[in-house]
Amino acid sequence: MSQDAVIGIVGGHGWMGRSLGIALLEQGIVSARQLVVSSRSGSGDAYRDWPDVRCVKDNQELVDLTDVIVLSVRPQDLASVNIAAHDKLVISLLAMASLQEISGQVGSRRVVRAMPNAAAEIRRAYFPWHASQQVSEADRQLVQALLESCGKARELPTERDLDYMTALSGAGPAYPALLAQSMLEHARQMGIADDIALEAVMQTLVGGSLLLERLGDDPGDMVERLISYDGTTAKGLRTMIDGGIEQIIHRGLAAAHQAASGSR
Ligand SMILES: NC(=O)C1=CN([C@@H]2O[C@H](COP(=O)(O)OP(=O)(O)OC[C@H]3O[C@@H](n4cnc5c(N)ncnc54)[C@H](O)[C@@H]3O)[C@@H](O)[C@H]2O)C=CC1
Ligand SMILES: O=C(O)[C@@H]1CCC=N1
Repeated sequence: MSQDAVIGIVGGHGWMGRSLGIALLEQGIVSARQLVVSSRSGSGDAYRDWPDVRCVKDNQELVDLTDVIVLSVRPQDLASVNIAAHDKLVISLLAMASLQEISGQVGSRRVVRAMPNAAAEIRRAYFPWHASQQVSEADRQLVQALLESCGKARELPTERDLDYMTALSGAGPAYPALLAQSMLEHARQMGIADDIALEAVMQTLVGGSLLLERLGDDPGDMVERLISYDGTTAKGLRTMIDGGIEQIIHRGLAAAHQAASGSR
């Protein structure tokens, strides 16, 4: 779907900002003339294939040139953004910063909080979002279309849900990365050559995830199916379960959730 709005991305050369900007361009959701990006750190070369993308250093200039402003700076840099958005639609990708804080910082009541994850870079993100009451139905359709460029987008009914998703899906790609790191370390300790260990771990985690997706609704089915052999997998899984892996995962998610929610 192409659309008419001019989109500005504050922090558009960073990881999430450029993932969104490039996804929008590659899918023709915006033309190069409809994209403005700002960065403190200069222009970089992320948009070299689209010379008509406008790169600015002044965030207020970006606001004045655009209809929709995406904030994609780190939370600790929010105060430095320093813009008056005059009730333009603002989409914040920031973890931890509430609708109220964003609204106060940018001078708009039309605010959406959206939570990408690292897989936005390959357009496989889960991208939930939640909007303030002042966001219209037309705005909501536009937000959904913009975020879908990076994967699966989903409107959530409450801000509380979005805080939770920050921990679950926002941080989520880090969890299989931790599992991969741990499996790799064990394989190396067992004397498997580095390149073969890496190949085995990658193929297994990616292949296993794709299978899980194919099998559908209940990951527990795959666990049960493999445990039912009562062989090597059952031995490994039971040892992990008895050792408290579920509690450890829940504690990690709870800690990330608490960090995402702040004092809310
Ligand atoms: N990286 C991730 O996996 C995820 C990140 N997020 C959120 O996305 C936001 C952006 O994260 P990343 O892209 O990973 O960070 P990043 O550090 O890669 O990008 C941030 C960019 O903002 C620029 N910037 C900082 N202050 C600025 C200012 N005042 N004006 C203009 N540009 C400014 C920086 O120069 C940098 O290019 C964060 O708030 C984070 O909480 C959310 C979910 C996942
Ligand atoms: O770690 C963070 O705070 C951000 C939000 C989720 C992923 N990155």
